[in-house]
Amino acid sequence: MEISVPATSANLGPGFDSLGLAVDLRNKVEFHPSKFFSVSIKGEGENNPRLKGNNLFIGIFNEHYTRLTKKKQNFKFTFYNQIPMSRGLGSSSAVIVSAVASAHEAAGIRVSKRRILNHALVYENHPDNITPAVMGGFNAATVEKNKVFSQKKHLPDYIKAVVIIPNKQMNTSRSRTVLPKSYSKDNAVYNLSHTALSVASFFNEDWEMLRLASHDRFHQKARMKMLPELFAVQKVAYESGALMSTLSGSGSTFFNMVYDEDAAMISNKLKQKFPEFSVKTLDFDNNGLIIER
Ligand SMILES: Nc1ncnc2c1ncn2[C@@H]1O[C@H](COP(=O)(O)OP(=O)(O)OP(=O)(O)O)[C@@H](O)[C@H]1O
Ligand SMILES: N[C@@H](CCO)C(=O)O
Repeated sequence: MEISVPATSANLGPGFDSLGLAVDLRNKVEFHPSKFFSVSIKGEGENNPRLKGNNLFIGIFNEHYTRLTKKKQNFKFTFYNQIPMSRGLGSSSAVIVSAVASAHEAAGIRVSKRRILNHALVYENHPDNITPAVMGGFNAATVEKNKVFSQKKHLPDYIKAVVIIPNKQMNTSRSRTVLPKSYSKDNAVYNLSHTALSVASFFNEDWEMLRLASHDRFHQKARMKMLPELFAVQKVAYESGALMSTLSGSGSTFFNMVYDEDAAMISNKLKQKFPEFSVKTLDFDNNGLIIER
């Protein structure tokens, strides 16, 4: 059994806790019943001893497997991780979604993606990362009565993501503590109108409009102050022709949307100016959660 989930970039500027999209960088897990419990990790986290035991995945997997089967069973898990942790690329969402889906598969219970998404919401109470992680593509999402309601837009392959990933980790719960406790009516209207315009631009494929529509007054500035080089990253990305340049999730990665034909040039500029950061050009992912039986 093999289950994989893509990385995601959430917020996309003004759409705090509501907009997100999936990129083609995946965490995969293989597992099968075994006499003894074991965890092996390849890729991101392979040198972190804390992940070899009762990590976020194992806790959620066990909770669901026990609930569904009323049985205890050991498994051998092998993780192939490509998503860097605590960098704003949805590593926790990928783990949560993959654990919920794996437990259902291990129990022999087939459920819809929507059901998996609603279970995932219990562990991450905003839907902007978990929705594209499950569904793929660009998603606008909200939560009502503990359920996610969302709309998906398939992303074409002539646009790419150029992500620039600093070494510095930014833990989401910490990164939420630096945000204002309340917003003025002017700023609320600013973000509301920019979010509405962003969603319409994605659905109408008006990528150029995103340069303006993706402006934000809710969270980026406060978070970018924790790593001030990010202001320069955004400036270089826009000067080089990025269609949008936003803090990815709660940071520290910066997400840039670019035309395919500009990707190499923009990526090279960012590499030259910020040699200490890692720059990756990625396709968008329209599949989300993939289960291979
Ligand atoms: N591959 C993994 N295996 C086990 N636990 C993981 C893995 N990846 C992430 N985690 C857990 O998720 C935490 C990171 O979650 P956090 O929300 O801070 O970052 P993120 O999800 O990468 O960023 P964002 O939500 O801004 O996109 C890690 O500290 C770890 O507990
Ligand atoms: N919307 C979330 C994304 C990170 O999980 C935030 O900005 O805190």
